[in-house]
Formats: sequence, structure tokens, C-alpha cells
Amino acid sequence: MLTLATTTPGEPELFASLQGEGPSIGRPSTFVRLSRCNLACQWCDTAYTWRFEGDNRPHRDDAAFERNTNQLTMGEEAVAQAIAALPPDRLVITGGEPLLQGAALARMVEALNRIRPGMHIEIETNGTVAPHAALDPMVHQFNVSPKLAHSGNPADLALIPERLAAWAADPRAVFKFVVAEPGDLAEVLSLQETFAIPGDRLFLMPEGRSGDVLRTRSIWLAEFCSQNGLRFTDRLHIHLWGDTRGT
Ligand SMILES: C[S@@+](CC[C@H](N)C(=O)[O-])C[C@H]1O[C@@H](n2cnc3c(N)ncnc32)[C@H](O)[C@@H]1O
Ligand SMILES: Nc1nc2[nH]cc(C(=O)O)c2c(=O)[nH]1
Ligand code: SF4
Ligand SMILES: [Mg+2]
Repeated sequence: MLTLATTTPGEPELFASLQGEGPSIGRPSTFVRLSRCNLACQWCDTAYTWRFEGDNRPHRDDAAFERNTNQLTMGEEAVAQAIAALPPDRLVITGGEPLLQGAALARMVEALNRIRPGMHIEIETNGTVAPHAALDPMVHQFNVSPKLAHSGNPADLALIPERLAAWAADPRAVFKFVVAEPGDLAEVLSLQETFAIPGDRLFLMPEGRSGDVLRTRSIWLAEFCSQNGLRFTDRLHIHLWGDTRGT
């Protein structure tokens, strides 16, 4: 079984849209959003996947998890059927942290490959969890978003050196750092150097849940990218639809 986020109670967050971020920006894609996360970013735009009723602490709480109504469980086969029924030939698996459900996710993607072969599979991940062995070879692209100090996560939870080295060595992985202030940029350059991340696989994305905030931050962030051989990505879905579930 997979645990999914919901748009409204009882409805899985599974929808066709355009990929709004990163190298596949603008591509028609189906999204499926899984529930739960091992981190707790203070600016997380999908905190309803992990900050459950009565739990405002920056750590997971399994008792509070039981009280959450923003999630539901579905069989892997049913999730695959729902994805296959939508038009896009690309799938973006996100969350929450989707790699926490690696074994069930592998079964779902296996089912999808059987029902509708040839779909392009992309995973959004915070980069702390190794992909399940059965899932890994079926994934075409990992969008890895390691969390900087301004996320509010302890560095020993958010930045796992062996994992970052493994992503850096995997040509399917692109890095997508969320940046809120110019002061965050030194940390990105230090991680780029430590893990030898090529500039053409390193994206900077403004933190923001409104078009106005994104536009303001894009001005200095785009300039920094052009001066440092890094790639810039906007958040297209926020400009088009705002911070709305299911888009
Ligand atoms: C909600 S996360 C889910 C996947 C995974 N947990 C992760 O963090 O990559 C999807 C993407 O949204 C980004 N994100 C979340 N909140 C954001 C915000 N307020 N501004 C900009 N990006 C944000 C994350 O960094 C990640 O790249
Ligand atoms: N359109 C759209 N593009 C996205 N790219 C990454 C998303 C995410 O929340 O992981 C996302 C999302 O929620 N919507
Ligand atoms: S790792 Fe992703 S889902 Fe988890 S709190 Fe951070 S942005 Fe949200
Ligand atoms: Mg999002």
C-alpha cells in the first residue's frame, strides 16, 4: 500500500499538470504526491503531508500521524491505473518524501510499466534517502533538493555526505537548491565544491509561494546563476495557479 496526500479528504493528490520546476519545466506531467517526510522545512509548501494535527514541532510524531486527515492509503495497482488513465506520458512522484515508501513505490512503477509501458519517471526528493534497489533502475530522473541551513533542519539530518556523493556521481540526478536570501549562496557553492557537482546539473530556485516573492528573489538569483555557471529555475506552477493543491 502507498500512503498518498489528499487534495480534499478522500481524494488522492494525483493530477495532470505541467512540471513547474527544474530541467523538465513546462512538460506535461502527471503528479502523484505521497504523504510523510523525514525532514521539516520551515517554509515547506506541502507541510500538510507531514505536519499533522496538533504537531507543530520540527520533528516527526507518529502519534500525531494517526490524527492526520490529509492522507489516504491506496493499493499500488490502483495508483498505477489512475496514472495510466491521465494523458501525460511523464510521471513526477513527489511528496512529502517519496523515497521513504521505496518498496511500495517500486511495486507501483512496476505495475505502471506493465499497464502503460514507456512512461518517463521523475522523482522529487530531499536527497537524504537511498532509492530502493527495485525502484532505482526504473527511474529516469531524480530532482534532488538538499536542504540548506535556512530550512531549519539540523544539518546532520538534511545533508548526508554519502548520499550527496552518490547523487553527484549519478548522471540522472540534478540538484535543485531552494534559496531565500543572498546569504544562502555561499553554502551552495561550498556544497558544489565538496561534492564536485557540475554546474549544468545544479539549479537554483527561489523560495516563495507567491508570484511576487518569486519575482523579487529571481532578480538577484538569476544574476548569481549567470555569474557562477549555474542554472536557474522558476516555479511556473506558482505563477500560473498560485499555491494551490492539485496543481
Ligand atoms: C514539497 S518538496 C517534495 C519532495 C522532497 N521532499 C523535496 O523536498 O525535494 C518538492 C519541491 O518543492 C520545493 N519547495 C518546497 N517548499 C518550497 C518553497 N516554499 N519555495 C520553493 N521551493 C519549495 C522543495 O525544495 C522541492 O524541490
Ligand atoms: N506543477 C507542479 N510542478 C511541480 N514540480 C515539483 C512539484 C512538487 O511539489 O514536488 C510540483 C508541483 O506541485 N506542481
Ligand atoms: S523535505 Fe520536502 S516535503 Fe519534506 S519538509 Fe522539506 S520541502 Fe517539505
Ligand atoms: Mg510543489
